[in-house]
Amino acid sequence: MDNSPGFSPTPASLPQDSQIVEQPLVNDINEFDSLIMLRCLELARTALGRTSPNPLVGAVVVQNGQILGEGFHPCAGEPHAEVFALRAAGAGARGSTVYVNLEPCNHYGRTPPCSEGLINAGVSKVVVGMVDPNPLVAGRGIARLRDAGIEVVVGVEEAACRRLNEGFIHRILYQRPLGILKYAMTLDGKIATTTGHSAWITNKDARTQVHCLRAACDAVIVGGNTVRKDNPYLTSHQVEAHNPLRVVMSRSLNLPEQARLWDTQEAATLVLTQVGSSQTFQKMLWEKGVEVLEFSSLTPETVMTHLYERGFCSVLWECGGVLAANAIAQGAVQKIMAFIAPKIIGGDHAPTPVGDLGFTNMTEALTLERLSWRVIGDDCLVEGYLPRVIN
Ligand SMILES: Nc1nc(O)c(N)c(N[C@@H]2O[C@H](COP(=O)(O)O)[C@@H](O)[C@H]2O)n1
Ligand SMILES: [Zn+2]
Repeated sequence: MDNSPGFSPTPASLPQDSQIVEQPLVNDINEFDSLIMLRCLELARTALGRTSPNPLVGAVVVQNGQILGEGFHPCAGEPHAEVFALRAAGAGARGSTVYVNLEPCNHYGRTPPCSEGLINAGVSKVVVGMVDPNPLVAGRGIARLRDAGIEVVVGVEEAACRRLNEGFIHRILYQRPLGILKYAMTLDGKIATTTGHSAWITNKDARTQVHCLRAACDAVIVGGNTVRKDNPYLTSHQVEAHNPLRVVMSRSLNLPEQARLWDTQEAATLVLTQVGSSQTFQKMLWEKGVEVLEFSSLTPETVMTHLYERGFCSVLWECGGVLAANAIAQGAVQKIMAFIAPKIIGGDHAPTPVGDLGFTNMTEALTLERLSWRVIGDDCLVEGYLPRVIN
């Protein structure tokens, strides 16, 4: 069962490049629009994890039910999806309908406005998934197209479009990356035994899902305790091309000299520490290719500010309970992804996913919103968003 809003159905019946869409595939024009918009999202996902601070965008040019051109935005600084799709369609773009999951831009950023490109190409209609929340765009792209006499339809598969770019939207609205707290726990709420042993709580398929999640995020954060206890890789294990920046928060730098995270061949590592921590250890890390930054105040909030300034849209917290509680309390977490295994391990002192939040009364509980769940083999993934009251 999959009722998760985070996963759009794979459109198995989607038209391939330059393939005529047979009429029986669609009941009406809206269903056709949905089908092509889902194709835009699929194209957009090609660049998963690589577009920040820009969004994931795909575009499709259609003429008489035939796909003439497709494109996606590969990374910031490169042309936008619409440009690639128009290029692929060539002269056939005149009189066509262009589908795009995000409103075409209308400003000179790193690239020129797509609204002008669409007008110059002579397209007749543009179907847009969602309005761009970027204040530089925010409806101006749609208005520019309409002023030029182009028909514009807005909001096709809007929920799926918003889900795909939830990190970009959060970044634009709150000037911070979206914080996602992910943990794996047993049915009795433990993330390790009393000795700290945790390999493995969930099954292989659930762990593969975590690797996919890492590939979609810009950074993954752990604390020093996780490095000492688990010696993690924190990579996407090649499920996708992208690896997140691996971030370690450690005030003391009481960390092992040998750790998988210090091997930066496959993925980069950033260690964030407090001013005054061991210069010798910092030097050793730099020599291994690990970037080290000193903060006068190392907190989840200052770290998220730094990662925003680096251009990040989404950050995955894969830390232990103490750091997770601090991150929640400081508004550095908006989304929870809890993998739950049907296992009981007990233990009065076995660690739990979220440490002390200072709550004494059930009325203080943080009740997740927009809740969804799905079963992965024997395990279950529960996803939801923290109430905005603390964010
Ligand atoms: N509609 C659309 N398609 C794309 O492919 C895009 N990358 C965007 N991005 C919007 O434009 C801003 C970035 O502009 P530059 O790449 O710097 O020129 C980005 O913030 C989005 O608002 N839109
Ligand atoms: Zn653009």
